[in-house]
Amino acid sequence: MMNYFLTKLPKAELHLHIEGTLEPELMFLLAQRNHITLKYDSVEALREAYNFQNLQDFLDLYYEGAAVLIHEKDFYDLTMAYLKRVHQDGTIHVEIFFDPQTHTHRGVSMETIVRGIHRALEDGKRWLGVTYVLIPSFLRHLSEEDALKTWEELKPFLPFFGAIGLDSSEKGNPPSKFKNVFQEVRNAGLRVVAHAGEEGPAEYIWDAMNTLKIDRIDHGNRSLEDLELMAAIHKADLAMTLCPLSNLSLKVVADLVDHPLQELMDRGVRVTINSDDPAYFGGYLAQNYISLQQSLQLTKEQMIQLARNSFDASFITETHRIELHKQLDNFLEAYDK
Ligand code: HPA
Ligand SMILES: [Zn+2]
Repeated sequence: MMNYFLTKLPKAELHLHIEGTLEPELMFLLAQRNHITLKYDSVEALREAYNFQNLQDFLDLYYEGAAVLIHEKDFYDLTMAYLKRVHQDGTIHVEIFFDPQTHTHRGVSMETIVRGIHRALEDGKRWLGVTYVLIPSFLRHLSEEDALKTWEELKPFLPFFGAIGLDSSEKGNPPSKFKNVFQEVRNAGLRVVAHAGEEGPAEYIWDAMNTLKIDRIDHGNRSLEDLELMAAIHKADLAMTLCPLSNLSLKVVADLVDHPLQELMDRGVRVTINSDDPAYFGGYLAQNYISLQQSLQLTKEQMIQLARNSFDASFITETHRIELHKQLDNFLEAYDK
């Protein structure tokens, strides 16, 4: 009963890497279409490799898999498959990342990537009613110089983007490494988000707030280690995009019953539930709601609050936000009848 409710509950996804939605079946199909030989000889063998000890283990496979994406249609098909999938699960708004450098470094043009993803998002909005914000992210294991070059390549497409993010290998790559490029991003009027406190220390969250002036924290799990930081997050009213099944898969938490969402919520942080890289971590957005609700024994009211948080933490206009809340109100009214 609760699971059906959580599946149909209108919600927004705010932390999703589109390359992380590449299901093994589509990876094989694209490999064949583009005459690429994969290291694995079957979908099953590939899935069996999805057994990660940490973030880097995952990233190695994730970048390898993304190499099947070559043409505009590949990016379109990837994005459309994701939208169709989450549309079935009550997802009415998505804010999705893509990693330009993962593709431009293989010779794929920025135009190919952006046009493919953007066209699918526009079609998804028209056909499925799922609205969107698109967020290119810099890879933090690469240099700031490379991010600055990528920023130049992104410039012709700025009207397509609602924010710029920072992801990839966190440890040893603090946000301040990207101080100058994010200064330019903010000067251009774009919002800023950064992965921080997933594997990296609480100091990286301070750094993302003070140096990059982020508008939202991606992950943020380790903020609980620093009570002054917690107070600062609260004061700045910064939302967090938590990813329960990702945290479990990458051993950021040993068990979902240990997940920090409940404590963060109790401390008044605007937390949201997200799927991160669902093709690799074993569950799309609704499954993250379901698994976390079961593990933490969250109430129906708390789950509704988490869906509302996802609208309140999104980068949309007030009119749009009111519209999303109204869809939730209508659902609740019909559901209770
Ligand atoms: O969870 C993540 N962390 C950092 N980089 C990533 N790129 C895709 N997913 C992630
Ligand atoms: Zn992520």
